Amino acid sequence: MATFSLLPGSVALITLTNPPVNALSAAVRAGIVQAVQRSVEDPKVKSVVICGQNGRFCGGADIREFAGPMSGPPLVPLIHAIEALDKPVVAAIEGLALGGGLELALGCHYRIAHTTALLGLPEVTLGLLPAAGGTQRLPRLAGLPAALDLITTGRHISGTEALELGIVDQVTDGSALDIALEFAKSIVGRPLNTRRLSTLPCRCPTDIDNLLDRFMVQVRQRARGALAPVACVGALRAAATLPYAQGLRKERELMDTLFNSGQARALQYAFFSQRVVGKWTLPSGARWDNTTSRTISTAAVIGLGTMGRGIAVALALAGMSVVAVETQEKQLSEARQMVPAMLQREAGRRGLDTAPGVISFCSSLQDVSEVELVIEAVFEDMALKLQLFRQLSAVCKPDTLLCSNTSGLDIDQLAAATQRPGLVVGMHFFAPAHIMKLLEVVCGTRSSPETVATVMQLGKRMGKVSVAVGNCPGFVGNRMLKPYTEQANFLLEEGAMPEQVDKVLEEFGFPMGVFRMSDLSGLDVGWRIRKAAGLTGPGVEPTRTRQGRRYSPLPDQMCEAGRLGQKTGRGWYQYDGPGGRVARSDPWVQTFLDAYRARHNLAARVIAAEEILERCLYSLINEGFKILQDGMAAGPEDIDAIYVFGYGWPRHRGGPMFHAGQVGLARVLEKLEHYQQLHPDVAPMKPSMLLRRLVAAGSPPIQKWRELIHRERVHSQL
Ligand SMILES: CCCCCCCCCCCCCC(=O)CC(=O)SCCNC(=O)CCNC(=O)[C@H](O)C(C)(C)COP(=O)(O)OP(=O)(O)OC[C@H]1O[C@@H](n2cnc3c(N)ncnc32)[C@H](O)[C@@H]1OP(=O)(O)O
Ligand SMILES: NC(=O)C1=CN([C@@H]2O[C@H](COP(=O)(O)OP(=O)(O)OC[C@H]3O[C@@H](n4cnc5c(N)ncnc54)[C@H](O)[C@@H]3O)[C@@H](O)[C@H]2O)C=CC1
Repeated sequence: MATFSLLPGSVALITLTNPPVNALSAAVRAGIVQAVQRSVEDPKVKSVVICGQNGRFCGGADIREFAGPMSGPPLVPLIHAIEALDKPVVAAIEGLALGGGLELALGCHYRIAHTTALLGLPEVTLGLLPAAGGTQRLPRLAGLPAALDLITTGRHISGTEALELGIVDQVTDGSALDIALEFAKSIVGRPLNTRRLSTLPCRCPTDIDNLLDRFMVQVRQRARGALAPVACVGALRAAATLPYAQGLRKERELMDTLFNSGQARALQYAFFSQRVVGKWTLPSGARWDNTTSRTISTAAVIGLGTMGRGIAVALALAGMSVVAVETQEKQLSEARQMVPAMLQREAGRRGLDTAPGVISFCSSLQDVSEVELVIEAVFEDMALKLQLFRQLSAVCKPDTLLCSNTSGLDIDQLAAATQRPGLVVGMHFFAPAHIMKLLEVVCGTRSSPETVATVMQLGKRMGKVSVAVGNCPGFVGNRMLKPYTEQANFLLEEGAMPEQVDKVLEEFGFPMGVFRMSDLSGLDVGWRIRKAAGLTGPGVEPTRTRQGRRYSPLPDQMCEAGRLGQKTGRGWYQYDGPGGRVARSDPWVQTFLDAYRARHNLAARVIAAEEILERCLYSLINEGFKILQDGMAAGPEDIDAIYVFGYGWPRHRGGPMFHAGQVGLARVLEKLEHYQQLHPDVAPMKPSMLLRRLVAAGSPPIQKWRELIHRERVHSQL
């Protein structure tokens, strides 16, 4: 709702009241309509201030309402009514003014903000555009270039930056509401014509077409198939070239198309998934809201290679005092040089003069004896990690948490090597660890709820999307990646080329196809794991079957030929030299594949894009269903958040499990059955029991899967 009060000095105060972010629900919009009406009719009211309860102006439309039929007074006429008032209206912006919240403020005649308030039009991140006049009023106020930037990225800006861009009239470090109330009294009777943004011309540079065309090219490149950013540019073109009323019609027309698109549904699902995963629950019944966490202020990182360096930076950025340990002298001295520079650069990027935490470097484990939490990031070698966990258990305080950044090794085995198995947990970061948003928190069978709560909380402080997952080989993300990459290799055996597979995946929206990605991270990473598993190496026959299943030795043979990817200048593609970044097709790969197929009597065939996409994605999705079935992820949102934030799954497609729902579960099942018939030796194609049960249950919407899984588990049918 929204409350109306008449304050001394003849100022009417309208307070938006809908915790926690005062979203513009139907009730709030109705409340504003009534309060505006009272302000018009009451002769005692000389000016109006609009604010939000609890120091938060407004978080925009109530996103939950988008799922059903819209009801209540619409926002556009409401904002017009405010703008048309002949009593001055001032927005007092504290906390946040986002989306419809900022559009409401743009309809006011003046805006006063706290310096730290967050302002923005993030609709594009929900697959929409600011359709309450935002695309038409903002360029009239801040100019077309600034509006293009803010509306196509959806980025939040501070009150201070909003002042620089002319979006607000004044900022304060004190109470924006107090200043707004005083200001409202002082402007009674001032003419308002120049303050009604819809009546002003758009502020454009001379060469509008050139600017818009350049922007459109950039936006299309960044969008990876997303519709909303492109529609935003269309609406801004209308603002720049048409009168306000026509521009507004165009804005609405574009919004209508976006509103009902699968992309908008996917992006809104992704918004809520990110929040759902914070509400973790363990099989024991321990949950985010019934478990206490400890606040960590000192931490150590062991091993300063690729991952350890980024993790140390991420901890220091979250305000921690970090001890960084490395045994190799060369690595240590390199880290001493590089890590402080990384820290400074990232702090600067986040608008900080200096990082809130500090990092000290050393080579002895004894120096970690006093810290509250240790993160191990040494080589992916179980024997080495076990030895380290034994040492840490002896050296550290008895209540220190011991965490491993392993990409897939058994957390229970590491825990068993210590005297404190309850304090052992996986913290699986993604490279580069100080930038990537995902953190898989791997809960071992003996990890205590308090340990999980502490690490989830720490992840949040580090700005990560932390997802609690179970302990199984590869955890969630890498476990699903295995059948996906395996499928891509099989496609090469059958006739595809790496660039063909990559093109299909990139057109789907991945930033990089599987082979380009493999070249980037290094083919030797998987090679080492496969050697350790006895799948390749001296004495293992180069056949296409291992342990009773179809196996492709192609990547092993690439490694044996010294083609490790970008680091060697040759992999599935060729590069200008070692460390080169620009991938070019390599005739060597064609010859290599031809010879391989000839050796194994494989006839190359033309493979359609549809088959490539279905085999890669559906084998990954099928593994996702198996993970849900095994209870290694609490719900589909957890898997989807992992894939969106850690593996470049296009956000406008929601995540793999959401995508399965969009395609239709029955169709995914039918396709898996079809490919399994063609390739009976490929185990990951065997449809999971959970997928079958969901289809049998009539393919319920994704929001119902958790409940069904729980029910079936209780009845032991999974
Ligand atoms: C053919 C039919 C065509 C129909 C066409 C219709 C045309 C209509 C024209 C007019 C349309 C007007 C459109 C409009 O107004 C567009 C919008 O405003 S879209 C919304 C824009 N706002 C946002 O994107 C903000 C989203 N929220 C956030 O970014 C963060 O939540 C925020 C920075 C505000 C706060 O962050 P933090 O403090 O970290 O809290 P949480 O994120 O954990 O949130 C707390 C809690 O609040 C819920 N929530 C947040 N924002 C909203 C929201 N806008 N609506 C609903 N709920 C919201 C969030 O989910 C959390 O709740 P949980 O229960 O914990 O999940
Ligand atoms: N590279 C990646 O993209 C990712 C790696 N991981 C995991 O992170 C861990 C580390 O991987 P990377 O950083 O890539 O390895 P890396 O090879 O770059 O670095 C490992 C570092 O550990 C040091 N080290 C080895 N034994 C040590 C000991 N006893 N004490 C102190 N330092 C020691 C080494 O000298 C080396 O500097 C592995 O478990 C890996 O699986 C997890 C996510 C992503």
